[in-house]
Amino acid sequence: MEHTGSPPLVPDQRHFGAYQYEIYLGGLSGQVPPITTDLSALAEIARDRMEPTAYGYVAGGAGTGATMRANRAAFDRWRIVPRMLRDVTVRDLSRTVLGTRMPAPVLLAPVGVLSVVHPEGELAVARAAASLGLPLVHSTVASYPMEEVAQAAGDAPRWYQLYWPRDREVAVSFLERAERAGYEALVVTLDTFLLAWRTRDLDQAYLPFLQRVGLANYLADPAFRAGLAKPAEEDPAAAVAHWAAMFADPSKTWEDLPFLREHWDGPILLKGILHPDDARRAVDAGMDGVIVSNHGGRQVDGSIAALDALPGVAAAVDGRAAILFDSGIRTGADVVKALALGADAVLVGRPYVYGLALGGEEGVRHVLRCLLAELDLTLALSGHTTPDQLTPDALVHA
Ligand SMILES: Cc1cc2nc3c(=O)[nH]c(=O)nc-3n(C[C@H](O)[C@H](O)[C@H](O)COP(=O)(O)O)c2cc1C
Ligand SMILES: CCCCCCC(=O)C(=O)O
Repeated sequence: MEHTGSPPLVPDQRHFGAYQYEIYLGGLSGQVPPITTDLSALAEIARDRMEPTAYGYVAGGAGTGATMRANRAAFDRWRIVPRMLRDVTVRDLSRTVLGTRMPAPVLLAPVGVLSVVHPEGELAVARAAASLGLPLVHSTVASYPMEEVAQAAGDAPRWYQLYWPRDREVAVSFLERAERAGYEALVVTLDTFLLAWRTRDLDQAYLPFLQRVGLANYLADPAFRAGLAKPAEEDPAAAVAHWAAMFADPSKTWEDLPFLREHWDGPILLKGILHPDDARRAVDAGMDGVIVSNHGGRQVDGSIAALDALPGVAAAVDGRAAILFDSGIRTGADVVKALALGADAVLVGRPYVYGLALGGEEGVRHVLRCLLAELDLTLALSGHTTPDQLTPDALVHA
């Protein structure tokens, strides 16, 4: 049908769902989205366009991949029960989590070594997230130093993820640098003190860190450099060996947590919590939040699906700390389910990495806008206007 006069559908720019109309209206001038709007299909498209080693690293999980599959299966078992006639004209997805205001309860998960996917790596991701006001969580093993990523993020909120190094001086230095660079909250990842048995990477004999990708934050660090016998430029292999020796410390226990509080003034969240007792312990130890996560199925093959762990953790925490969730979020409907089961916000991981691989900064922005649009539309179509209205009653277990 030929289009004349004003557009048939007028987008409501107040809502993230307006992206839907932007895409349809683009069609009038022959434009289609650069990347699919079905975020669950991204991995398959990316597989054909990415370097096999980089794709294997991103897409892969631990062992047989059972945990990755379980993460998705858990989402499929919960169904949303839409409610009708509730006036959902005006919607507000914004939320404040541990002092950070976000336009929707969505953060970008910490993902390391992004330059294996795209040369602009975390810088492109930071620009895309900032353009939407979404907070990012900067990984310790990012391919760009935290100061450069902070600059790319500008005024947008940012959190810092720590891989807690064995070397105390380096840990303190990381935390001081993060605070100076304006990172507002600290995420301490507990589930990756050893690299799991990752068969895709093993089969390709590929580990980016051995090529010094992901070491930018260490090589830029005065405390790390002080521990090297020779400058990294002169002896790169020794620098990698030094990094591998101090990257993490499997002997850490709950008794070590006060160190974090001593050196970090802002909120602290523990990432990788799956057991209600661990959640309770985190709260008792004065932590401000937990992130229910199985690291996207990359660490323990056969682990509980992260979504299946969420209700138990929510009950244990009982409103005493913030609960964030990741591992398996692919669509706006997934976000609705996680919020209904007790998450204050979710982190999106692999989907934005595929967006980066397929379209750089613009690709990341497109993926995030699709997720937010679908979240907005799913929320409205199921009869809600704010994330606060989502409770377990919004779902049934199929
Ligand atoms: C390629 C890749 C690298 C990752 N790097 C980190 C990291 O540096 N620090 C961290 O805490 N989590 C890291 N994660 C885990 C994510 O933060 C998040 O828990 C996971 O991606 C969620 O699973 P999903 O992407 O399947 O939704 C990484 C995940 C991927 C896929
Ligand atoms: C010894 C390297 C640990 C992996 C760090 C990156 C990550 O979290 C992931 O690949 O997953």
